[in-house]
Amino acid sequence: MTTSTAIARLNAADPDFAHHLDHLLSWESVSDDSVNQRVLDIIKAVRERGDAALVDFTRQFDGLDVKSMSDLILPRERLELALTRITAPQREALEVAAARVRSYHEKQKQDSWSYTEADGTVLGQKVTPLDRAGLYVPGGKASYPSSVLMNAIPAKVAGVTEVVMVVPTPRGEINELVLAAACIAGVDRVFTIGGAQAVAALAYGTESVPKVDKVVGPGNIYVATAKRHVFGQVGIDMIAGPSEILVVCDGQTDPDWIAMDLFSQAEHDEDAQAILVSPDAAFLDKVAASINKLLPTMDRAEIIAKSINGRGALILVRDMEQAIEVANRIAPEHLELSVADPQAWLPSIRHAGAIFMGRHTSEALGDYCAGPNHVLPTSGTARFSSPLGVYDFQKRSSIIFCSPQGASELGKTASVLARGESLSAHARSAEYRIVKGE
Ligand SMILES: NC(=O)c1ccc[n+]([C@@H]2O[C@H](COP(=O)([O-])OP(=O)(O)OC[C@H]3O[C@@H](n4cnc5c(N)ncnc54)[C@H](O)[C@@H]3O)[C@@H](O)[C@H]2O)c1
Ligand SMILES: N[C@H](CO)Cc1c[nH]c[nH+]1
Ligand SMILES: [Zn+2]
Repeated sequence: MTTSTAIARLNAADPDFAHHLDHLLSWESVSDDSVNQRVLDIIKAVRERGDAALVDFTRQFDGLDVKSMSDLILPRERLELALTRITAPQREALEVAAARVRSYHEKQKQDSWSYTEADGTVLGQKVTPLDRAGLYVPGGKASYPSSVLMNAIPAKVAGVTEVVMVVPTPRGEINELVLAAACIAGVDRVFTIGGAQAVAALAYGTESVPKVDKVVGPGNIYVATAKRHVFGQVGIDMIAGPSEILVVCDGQTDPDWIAMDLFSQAEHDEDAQAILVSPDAAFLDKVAASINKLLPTMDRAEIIAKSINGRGALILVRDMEQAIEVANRIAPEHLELSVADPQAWLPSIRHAGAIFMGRHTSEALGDYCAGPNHVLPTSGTARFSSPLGVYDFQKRSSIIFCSPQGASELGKTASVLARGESLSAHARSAEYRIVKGE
């Protein structure tokens, strides 16, 4: 068992720094060709063999002795039973978290809108919830009741008609908190399947699993790779793969706090990434010492050690300006600004899934109950993706309702442009509506 650390040390003044940083961040080191090929094979099998493939993969990857698909379906009554099996403090914590997540997400709901032009033409946008959403809740190395809330509550706030959840139950171990969270969040159907096979089932449908319109939620490298491959067949929210944390610290926070913040994401997965950037070399040494002191006390020391040794780093920068440059280059899932005046640096941050401001705001609070979503873009995709939100479960249709006068006026412009494109059917269609003599 490896539980000692040899975390990489990088210096931004090193001429090869950019190269070293690229290597550290590279997704390829996590998602190699063999993962890709395995995921493609799994998707193909689920498309061809439906439920039978799901049963086989669940036996193979989750170590479950299942005979048929009916063993992998949980009725709503089972979710209600779970609510009675958890402790009162657990139920209260789930309800507090759910209420906070709901009130934050209610602010994100978009409504239809329109405006009327002088000639009576109405233009607008109709906002519609998805008919059916598929939520991936991870469950391989840990159970995530919090991810149930983070996935399902925005879907429900958006008004999605049917919310289908998939969650693996390795070795048949069902987590009552996960099911209780599904009950509280109003999930409609639950299948105990996971990995690439669950994503494929939601995307293509099987005899038992309904095909959904969009697959959302985080997962390991197999899940993230499968989501990339099914995009287009269904919508996806983003690539939310192995967890990441980037802490920018001015050197004045307790080094034990920072070490534990790094561990908090490293403990998710060997592939998770935890990085500290600071202009204070002595502080980096103190955090390295805290890492070595605290690691043996951790329940998940082995996973943390692999993550920290394989993908972690302590980065020395010239000053805080350079620290922020590095943060923008990394575009992390979670960015902790563990500094005296985080507000002063916020305007310079351009790319991060979520920004945790100040020494007291540990990332863990955002994972559970602050209110914002914890399903966030990873592996640099915060450059173009956003946190999971109500908007992921809503889509928009444009509305154009021309008055006769509006159609006549617009027809003239459309005719000129259509003829410029040599599309005469377009031109004549518009021209029919031009009022004669105008
Ligand atoms: N970005 C976010 O918002 C967020 C939130 C929570 C968790 N996470 C991340 O989600 C991930 C959860 O990973 P996990 O493994 O615990 O659960 P998971 O549910 O994502 O993956 C478990 C499944 O992976 C599949 N699998 C495992 N080994 C396989 C193999 N060798 N070949 C094919 N398939 C295989 C199995 O089907 C198994 O059911 C972690 O990386 C964690 O950091 C991210
Ligand atoms: N940090 C994860 C997102 O990367 C979310 C989570 C759930 N539970 C604990 N943490
Ligand atoms: Zn976490």
